[in-house]
Amino acid sequence: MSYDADGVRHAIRELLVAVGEDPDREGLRGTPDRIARALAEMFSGLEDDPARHLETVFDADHQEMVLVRDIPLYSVCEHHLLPFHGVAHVGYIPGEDGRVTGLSKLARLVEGYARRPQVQERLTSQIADAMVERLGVRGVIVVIEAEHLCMSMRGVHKPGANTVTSAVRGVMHNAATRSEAMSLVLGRRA
Ligand SMILES: Nc1nc2c(ncn2[C@@H]2O[C@H](COP(=O)(O)OP(=O)(O)OP(=O)(O)O)[C@@H](O)[C@H]2O)c(=O)[nH]1
Ligand SMILES: [Zn+2]
Repeated sequence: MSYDADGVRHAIRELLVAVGEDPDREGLRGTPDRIARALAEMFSGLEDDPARHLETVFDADHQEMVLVRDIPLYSVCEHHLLPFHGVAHVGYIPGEDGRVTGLSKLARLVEGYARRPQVQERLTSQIADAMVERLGVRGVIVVIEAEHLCMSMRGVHKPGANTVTSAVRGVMHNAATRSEAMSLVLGRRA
């Protein structure tokens, strides 16, 4: 299925009516169109294969850890269509050929999977699986720390509650390797 901007505009207009608003009042007149444009961006990952970014590789002859931490993350929870936001940390041990990908590609990978209706657990695993399947890494750890607005501004009302998820693959299961990765992730808080 592809993105249907007309369908979104129509649905938002209906939504405004259904919540008791007047979609023709001045402040709301452009809202269906603005939301259609905003959602096209926020859900652009649905029509994308984010792992394609990992096709950019370099022969760095590096067989030890590469970790990018504090990648800013904005996604949308699929249960309430409210944002969750925080940071992602992606650390990996390259394959035996020593090839690495561009550092920005890790952030693009995170962003691509984040731009879909998501749950944090699936987002975390999709990033880790792409690193194994498309980059052929020997091991990877992905840690995401995020605040879900559905838990802050409504419902249970717990602003500041931080959800931490991790996905570990391959040699990153090794206790020493994983602890090196975690100390790099936590380093900034020391
Ligand atoms: N595991 C997981 N749960 C999530 C995520 N985002 C939102 N949720 C939860 O999805 C659940 C949906 O629960 P429901 O009982 O169906 O919905 P609800 O009545 O709106 O629940 P409350 O949020 O507790 O008011 C809530 O517990 C949310 O906190 C996520 O990324 N992962
Ligand atoms: Zn939610």
